[in-house]
Amino acid sequence: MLKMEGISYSYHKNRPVITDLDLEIEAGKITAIAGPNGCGKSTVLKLASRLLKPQTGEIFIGEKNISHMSKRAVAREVSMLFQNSQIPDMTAQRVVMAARYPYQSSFAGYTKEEEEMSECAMELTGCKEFRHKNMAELSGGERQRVFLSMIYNQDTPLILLDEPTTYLDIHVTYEIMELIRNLNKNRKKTIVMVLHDLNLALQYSDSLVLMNHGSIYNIHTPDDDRILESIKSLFGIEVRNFRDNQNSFYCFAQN
Ligand SMILES: Nc1ncnc2c1ncn2[C@@H]1O[C@H](COP(=O)(O)OP(=O)(O)OP(=O)(O)O)[C@@H](O)[C@H]1O
Repeated sequence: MLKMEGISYSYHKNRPVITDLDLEIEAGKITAIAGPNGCGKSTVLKLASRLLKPQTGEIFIGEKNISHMSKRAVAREVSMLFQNSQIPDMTAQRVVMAARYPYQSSFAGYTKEEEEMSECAMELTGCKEFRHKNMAELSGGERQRVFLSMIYNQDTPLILLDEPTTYLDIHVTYEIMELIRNLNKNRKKTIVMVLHDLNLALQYSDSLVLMNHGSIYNIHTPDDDRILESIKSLFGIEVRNFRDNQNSFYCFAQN
């Protein structure tokens, strides 16, 4: 689905942030990316959404090389939820509707079908009750629902999420993670999400990509016991694991 080949990127000359990175994301799966602060996770997502252009290497979504596609065409293939998104000065409903822009011709308004899609996106993500509120008036959790509603409405096969649960309480965190799972299971979306919470990553992903210093450090399936060794060597902390009745894998830091 997403293939990144030989990618290098520097924000400043001679200070590479991503170096010769190869990454292949399987269609229909949820992939979590984790790694130390500053190792380049957000940069990888920005490159995959073509917000940034790599200095070397190629990026493909399906068979299409994104450097040969228009911005609108890319926005029909990939949507992204940013870390610390700016708060737009508009109502929640207008934010959700704006997600249809890649499909619109310049002067046409929204079609009946698009209005219905937006309604459905707001219904599914529980945004309807505050749809007429300005984004600045919403809580962090409500705002994140609106951004997810936007993602539902953009309706792209590939979805990139940069720390979708930061600043959210544990209840809202799990609600948001269930919405993400719903996008994958019921709408067949391919999802790549950056998560610092390794337990959430293990619970909700099919594959865990660990990054370090702008490269891939290791890739594990969530049931792989070798995750402990990778985490220990990558983050420099002792961890132990635990499996519950469903055989889900959790890691705990040890003092
Ligand atoms: N706009 C920018 N201009 C210059 N340097 C940047 C910019 N954005 C990121 N960087 C630098 O690039 C490196 C990688 O940043 P990035 O945000 O991709 O890391 P990250 O792994 O997502 O970090 P975190 O876990 O802290 O969110 C860091 O050293 C950061 O300071």
